[in-house]
Amino acid sequence: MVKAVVLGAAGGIGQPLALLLKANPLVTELGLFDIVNTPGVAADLSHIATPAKVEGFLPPDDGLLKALKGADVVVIPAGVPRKPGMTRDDLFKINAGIIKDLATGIAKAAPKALVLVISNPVNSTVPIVAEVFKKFGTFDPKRLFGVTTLDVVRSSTFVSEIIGDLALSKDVVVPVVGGHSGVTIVPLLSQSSHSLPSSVDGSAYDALVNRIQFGGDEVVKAKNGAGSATLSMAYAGAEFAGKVIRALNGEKGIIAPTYVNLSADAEGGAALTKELGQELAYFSSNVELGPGGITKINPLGKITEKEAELVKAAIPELVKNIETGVNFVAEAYKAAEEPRL
Ligand SMILES: NC(=O)C1=CN([C@@H]2O[C@H](COP(=O)(O)OP(=O)(O)OC[C@H]3O[C@@H](n4cnc5c(N)ncnc54)[C@H](O)[C@@H]3O)[C@@H](O)[C@H]2O)C=CC1
Ligand SMILES: O=C([O-])CC(=O)C(=O)O
Repeated sequence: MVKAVVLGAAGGIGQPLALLLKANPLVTELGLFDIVNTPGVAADLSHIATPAKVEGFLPPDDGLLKALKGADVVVIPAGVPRKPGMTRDDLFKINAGIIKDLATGIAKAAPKALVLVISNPVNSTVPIVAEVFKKFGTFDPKRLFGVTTLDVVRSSTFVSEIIGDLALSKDVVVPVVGGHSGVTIVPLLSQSSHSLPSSVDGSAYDALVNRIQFGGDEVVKAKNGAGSATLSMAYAGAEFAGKVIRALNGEKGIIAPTYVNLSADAEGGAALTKELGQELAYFSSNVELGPGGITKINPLGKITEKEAELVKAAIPELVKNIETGVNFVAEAYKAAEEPRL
């Protein structure tokens, strides 16, 4: 029995993500929350012949808390997407407040849920959720994930395109570490399950790394003002949520890159910090999943000199992004009364 909840369920990502979760046979209950349209989305999905019972909620009458009640897994794609010319950080002003409010709801109604954050800028929204949970005394770093799976999915696709066989893409695994924006996205191509042709060196290697780092911009540009990646993100979000749910159900040995608080695994976090050569509260690395969330944070392992340079370039940006998220919550609570359960 697994209850999954989508916050932002009527949006460009939210709707196809809700569809894919409804299609997941392990999901027995699906709660949908948004500020608009969730009754319609829920009614529509509820006719699909799969186990999940679907219910849609809107803000009035504590809709958020009702949607979250009993949640095992909460996925958050709520918030505004980019338009051409914007960076993910430009979304912070609007999305930070949305995420803070939703995290407050989770702290109150589903403090034990596994929380998967999609809303951008992920490098900062994940720390916001953590800081809100800390204020409520409900923070468990093992249960909080920034969803970076789209970078992994893109890497599998682009690498198999270069190999010349898209049918391979479902088997190609490339760890992507760091964070989820521009230079913080670091594909470890040397650890790809399928080797790249030897022609992919020098500028061809740089072009591939650049395409993975800025794949989001490719979609934003093509959509020409109508938003950013939604369908590929829903696919990626459902893939990651599916792994989390399988682990919740007791399946062992599931590993995926995700942006996490390094205190989730003291030993693994310390080893990773050593590899990075500096303290960072959050970083995306391969993580092993269990019924209670994160069981182990894996090290980067053997990387090339070029990859070490990419990791080095990611760190100052991550430090800044994390600080922005942490400071936002501190400021928000400064004037306000302390939160109460
Ligand atoms: N992590 C990743 O790899 C990716 C993240 N994203 C991010 O996901 C977010 C959503 O993108 P889209 O679905 O394309 O946007 P969208 O605008 O189509 O949908 C967002 C939904 O959030 C809802 N919403 C707004 N405020 C809310 C609140 N307080 N509570 C609940 N729902 C609320 C809106 O009503 C809307 O239905 C954006 O921030 C985007 O940048 C997008 C692609 C990839
Ligand atoms: O680029 C964006 O704004 C959306 C996103 O995170 C992605 O597609 O990776």
